[in-house]
Order: sequence, then structure tokens, then C-alpha cells
Amino acid sequence: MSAETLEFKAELKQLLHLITHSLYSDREIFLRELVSNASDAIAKVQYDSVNKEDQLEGNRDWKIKITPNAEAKTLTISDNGIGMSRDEAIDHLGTIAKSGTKAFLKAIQQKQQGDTPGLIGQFGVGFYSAYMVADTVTVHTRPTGGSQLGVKWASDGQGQFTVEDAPKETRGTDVILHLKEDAQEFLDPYRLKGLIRKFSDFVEHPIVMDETEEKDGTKTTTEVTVNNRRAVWLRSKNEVKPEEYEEFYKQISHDHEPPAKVLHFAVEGKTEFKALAFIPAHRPFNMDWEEQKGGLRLYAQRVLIMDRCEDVLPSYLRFVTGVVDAADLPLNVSRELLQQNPLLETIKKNVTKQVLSGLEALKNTEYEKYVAFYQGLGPVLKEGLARDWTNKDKVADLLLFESMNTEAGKYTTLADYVEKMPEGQPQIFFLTGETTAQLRNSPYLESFRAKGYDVLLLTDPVDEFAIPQYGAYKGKSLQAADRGDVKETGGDIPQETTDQFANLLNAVKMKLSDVADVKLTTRLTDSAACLVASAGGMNANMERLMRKFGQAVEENKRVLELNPANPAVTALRDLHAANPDDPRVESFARLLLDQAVIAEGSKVTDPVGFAKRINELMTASLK
Ligand SMILES: Nc1ncnc2c1ncn2[C@@H]1O[C@H](COP(=O)(O)OP(=O)(O)OP(=O)(O)O)[C@@H](O)[C@H]1O
Repeated sequence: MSAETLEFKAELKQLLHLITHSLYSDREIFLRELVSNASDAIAKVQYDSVNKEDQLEGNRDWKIKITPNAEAKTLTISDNGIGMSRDEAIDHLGTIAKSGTKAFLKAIQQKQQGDTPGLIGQFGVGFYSAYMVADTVTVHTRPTGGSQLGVKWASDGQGQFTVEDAPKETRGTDVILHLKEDAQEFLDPYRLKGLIRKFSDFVEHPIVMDETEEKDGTKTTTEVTVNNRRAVWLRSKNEVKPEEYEEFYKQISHDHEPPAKVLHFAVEGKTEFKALAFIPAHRPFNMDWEEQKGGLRLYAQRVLIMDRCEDVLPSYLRFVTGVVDAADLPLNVSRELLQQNPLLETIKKNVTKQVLSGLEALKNTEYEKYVAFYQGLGPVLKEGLARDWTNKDKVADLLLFESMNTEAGKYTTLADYVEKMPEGQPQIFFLTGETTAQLRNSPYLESFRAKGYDVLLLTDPVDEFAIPQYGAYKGKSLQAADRGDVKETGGDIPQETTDQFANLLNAVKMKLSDVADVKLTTRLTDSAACLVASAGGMNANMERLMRKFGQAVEENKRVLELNPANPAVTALRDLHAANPDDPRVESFARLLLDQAVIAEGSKVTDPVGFAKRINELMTASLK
């Protein structure tokens, strides 16, 4: 097939524009990204050729070669990995933009320039980072199957790229960077070796460079391996320096900050494996727009089997990155069969236990760090309450909550809450809503406050689902403060009061068709009215969430509860007693309902009518 010129996908064009025009600091990470691609390509061909040795064409001297050429001002990164066909080169390097590219571009534009290389790494636009240092990039590649399959892809990153057939002797990929004028430092072998050791020391395949020695007028060139190739996870814990863990973490997670906690452990006995897992210090940047793939890298004696194996880590710990290397995993099974291997279940149990204890240790010894982790990832961790039956209590112990009694921005734990419960408090109470500031002013808290009971204030969407499923902590059930009867807080209403208000309640119920019932309440001490969901019903927050996630919400009327001790409520009772047909009875009843709607954080259904009723009141009181 002849040469063709193609356009980059629109988002990629924008991305490339950004990379070529605004990224200068930390640009050395391009080398890490390209070496990592080369290493992945080798791992892929190794994996694909298990039992199909002939596919390798005898080319199995695995290595990644870095070649600077001072005259041509090029830097070449070569591998004998899986290579790409013409179509693959077109797709992978030019026309398929990853799912979150648009969102990424938006985020990157909002960030300060200095932060962007970190973002690029996290997002994994690996290959394109080449344009931080190169004017033009040529990729000469071929898959297994013969030299005639070779393809040359080239682009200056300005909007178009070309592809043409170009025979290539060996399988694999050469990425040739035509270095920018101000990036000539990357031709210096010492600089390159330093970078390789810094970023890629533990890459499992040798990273080699040519070294030329001149002796007695004759030059001899030898290939030297620059990286140590010592898989960090296979070394003993006291041998590995913190910076080595950190670099390894950055490489596999694309994070630019050090991890909050490193967990390095070996399990011996019937099943043997080594694991190295990292808890991030903050919420991974791409978590909000990409379906986050969880799991750890799975190796069988240093051979990469799967990049993120979801079977060795529960999904509520998907923020953990790392490696598991198991001695007894068969290499030559399909991925589907591998997933049924009971060893994975054992690994998962162990890793989960270690991560949960790691988090507990972080919480107990480095609280500030834990809070920073928790603020971003607490909502993910909370899924474990509902999803991990075995460990749910351990997860519960890791949770932090603002409560009515904490200062804003400070937290309590369930253990702490239970310990401080006054005698006679039967349950743990919580209230869900959008912000803690709003919840702190909620009328639902009044009777709890009066009784001296604390209430947890929950604002993560996951709370609505996870907390009720979790059920009880240390035998104390968790009860929503705005659902069902909470007699515990206020006691019963005297019969005399009930009788006094019976007629009014009936009348209001007749006039307000949008509520399920009208009752007197002991829930309020100051406010006049509030809306309450039935014990199993949906509260306002849940309804809002369901709508937000595009779920159909059935009509779900709530109960209007009136406070018989509130002067506005008693005044309305008297007005109704004097003349049940007075039109103000309905108007004021509606105002009470509107207040209750606003207090639960919802919108009044008829804002114009609401304003009219308020204005009438103002006019009447000022007359
Ligand atoms: N040396 C290489 N050999 C074979 N294929 C490659 C090579 N470099 C890149 N590719 C292909 O191009 C694709 C895009 O590479 P890029 O570095 O942009 O992202 P990635 O490697 O998929 O993601 P990440 O950087 O997050 O690991 C790769 O997925 C791979 O299919």
C-alpha cells in the first residue's frame, strides 16, 4: 500500500498543540513513557507467544535499546516487542483518543503550567509526551510475520501524520525522536543513563546503550545494560530505599506525588507470592471521568501476565496500585481460565487484609495524611461497607464523619461516636444531604440536640446506599434522623395535645394533596414543620440522587410533621377553630409545607405562589 496522509483525531490535535506549545518543565519524563511502552510491547509478545515459540522468529533476546545520534540529532528507542501493523499504527498513534481526552484537556487548561507533566503522566498520554522534546517523531515498526509488514509512521505533531510501507528486518518498534533545538541535552549518554536509572531501573527487560571505547586508535563498541533490572517487589524490604519505592510507584501509577503508604510483603507456605502495593496520597486525577480499572499487576515469576488483574483486589480498593508475583501460576492458560484459579482468591484475601491494616495504621499514626487520603477516596472505600461482608467492620472503623458535635471540617469515627453515646441512646443517628453546612442547620437535628444525642452528617452519594446496607456497628443500628418514627428522642405526644390538633390535621390533610399524611411531631423543638419519609421510604436526598443518576423516581409522598409547641402552628389551629372556611387556613398550611420543603434541601414546587403568600403576610402584618 502506498503512502497516505491522515488527520489526527480532533482531541489529539488539541492535546498535541498543548504539549508542543506549553509544556517545558519536567519534560524528561518522555523517556520513562517511551521505555514503559517498549517494555509493555515486549511483555505482550512474550505473553502471546507462550506455546507458540515459532512466532518469535528466533528473536527473543529481549531488550530496549536507547541510541542517541549526535550528528543526526536524533534519539531512538527500540524494542523487539509486539510491534504494530499498519492499521494498528494508525489507530493507536493517531486516531483513537482515549475516553477521557476531552475532560483531560479541560482540566489541564485550568491547571497551572507547572503541573501539567504530572497530569500527562497520570492520564497516560505516554507516547505523545515525545513531542515535549521532539519536532518530529518517526515510528518504524512491524509485527511478527516478515520484513514486508514494516510500516513507517511520521508526524510533526501539528495535525497530520503519514504512514507508508517500509520493510523492517526485525520485529518490534523504533521510535525516532528528532530532537528540538533546546532538547539537545538528551543526546548526552551520561544524561540518558542518569534518567534510565532514575525512572526505569527496575524495568524487567534490559535497557541497553552502545558504549564505544578507543584503544590504540581502534574503536570498539559494546552494548551495556544500564538498568539494574532488580524487580523491587522481589527484593527484601530492608534492601529497598524509600526513593526506589517512590520511583516504582510513579512509574506504575502515573502519579506525580509519593504514595501515602507502601505495603511490601511476602506470603509463604502452601501458596507463595510476593506483593508490593501502594495507597495513594490523594484521589487519582482521572478517577472522575474514566471508569477506573482496579487491581494489581499480576506476574508469574517476573513474567507479566496481566496489567491490572481485578481478581486480586476488591473493587472498593481500586485506588490501590501495585504488583503481585506468584510462584505457582501457570503461564500457559487463557486469561479466562486464569481468573478461575483459586490462588487468586487467596491472594485477594491477603492483599485486602494488608491494605485495610495499612489504612488503619495510617489513620492511627499519620492522621493528617490519612485525612488527605480520606477526603478524596473515602467515598470509594465506603463501598466496602455494602460489598465486603467479611471485612465490613474493618472498613467501618476506617471511616471519618463530620457530625453535629464536631467542628466543621473535623471528624469523628464510629468507635468514637459509640463511646460518647449518652446512656439510653439506642441507635446511631445520621442525616444525609448535600453539604454539611446545610445539614448543620437542619430542623431534623433539633430533638437530637435537645436530648444530647450526636448525629452523623453524611454528604457522599454512596452513603445513601452503603450505610443502610451496612446496618449496625457494634450492635448499634444506624438510623436515619429523617425517616420513620424516632420516638426515642422526644417521647409520646400527650392525648390532650393530639385532641386539640385533630381537626386542624384533618383539614390540612384535605387541603394539601401533595403529602401522604399530616401528623404532630416530637422531632422538632423550634421549627414549625418538617417532612419525613416513611421507615423504608426515600428521603429528599435519595430522590435527588436518583434523579441525578438518571433513575426514574416514583411519586413518593412524605409525611408533613407539625410541631404543636410552635406558635405559628398553634395560631393556625386557633384560626381553623374560629372559622374552618377561612381561606388563610390553606394559604398558611401551604407556607408550613413550603418551609419544610426548603428545610429538607428541596425546591418549592410553586415559587411564585410561595412569594405571593409571603408578600400577603408582609402586607397584612405591616398594615
Ligand atoms: N513501542 C511500542 N510497541 C508497540 N506498540 C506501541 C508502542 N508504543 C506505543 N504503542 C501502542 O500505542 C498505544 C498508545 O500508547 P500511549 O503511550 O499513548 O498509551 P498507553 O501506553 O496505551 O497508555 P499508558 O501511557 O497509560 O500506559 C499503546 O497502547 C500501544 O498499543
